[in-house]
Amino acid sequence: MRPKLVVGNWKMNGSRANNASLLAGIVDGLGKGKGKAQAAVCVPAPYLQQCADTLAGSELAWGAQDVSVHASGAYTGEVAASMLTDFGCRYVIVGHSERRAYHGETDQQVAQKALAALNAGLTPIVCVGETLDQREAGQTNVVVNKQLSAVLELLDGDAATRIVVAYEPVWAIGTGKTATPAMAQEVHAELRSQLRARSLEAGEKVAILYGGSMKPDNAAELMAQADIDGGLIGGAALKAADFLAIIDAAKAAA
Ligand SMILES: O=C(CO)COP(=O)(O)O
Repeated sequence: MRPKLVVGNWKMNGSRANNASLLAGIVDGLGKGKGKAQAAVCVPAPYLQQCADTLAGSELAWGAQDVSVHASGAYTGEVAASMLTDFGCRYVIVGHSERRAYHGETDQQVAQKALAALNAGLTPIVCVGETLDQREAGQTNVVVNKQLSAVLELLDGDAATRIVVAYEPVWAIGTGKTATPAMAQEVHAELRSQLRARSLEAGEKVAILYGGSMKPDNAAELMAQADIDGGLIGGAALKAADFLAIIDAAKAAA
């Protein structure tokens, strides 16, 4: 059985003062309640130092929301994977649909980012997902398979076993529309079989998270699905009580 993982994607939200109480609230609640689940927050880069200062030694891991494909050099505004490691990050989100849509990131760039992250010892959380038009055209599996295969093609050996995949249907992000558990499970199973085709170990080990309007009231039924190993949470990760309730649902489903 894969351990459940719940990751908060803060997106471009936060302030030092708000983060302090949010992080303290999450850490405080994590120790309570029964069961086990892994939890992390992916914060805007300027707040990584605050995470390193306040979360070191706690059960809450932290990470970033993007990474450069380059190792270092004249790339103004970019952040290298080694810099994220320097700040104690365990995770980095790559290929979030907001970056694909607003920054024109291609499948190939996303794959290079995943590789850069792995080379620095980080776990990339590779986001895939279809738009509403693509779903209505019956293209969901084709789209997510293409997005994931670009990453798998670039990774050698057992590197594919060290990624996390997040299925985030674009039409469900920030809209309050969630994929039904059955709809999500169908795509997760498809992604799982793609990973298994790469290697049995990748199929077995890689966590596939669901993201898109996951909330305390729908988390349990989503995470009860065989191939849903946790969540990538946007809006509900900004309130300690909601985030903790989702982590509790993960613990119960573990
Ligand atoms: O994009 C998401 C997480 O990466 C999901 O965001 P919401 O949970 O706000 O829909």
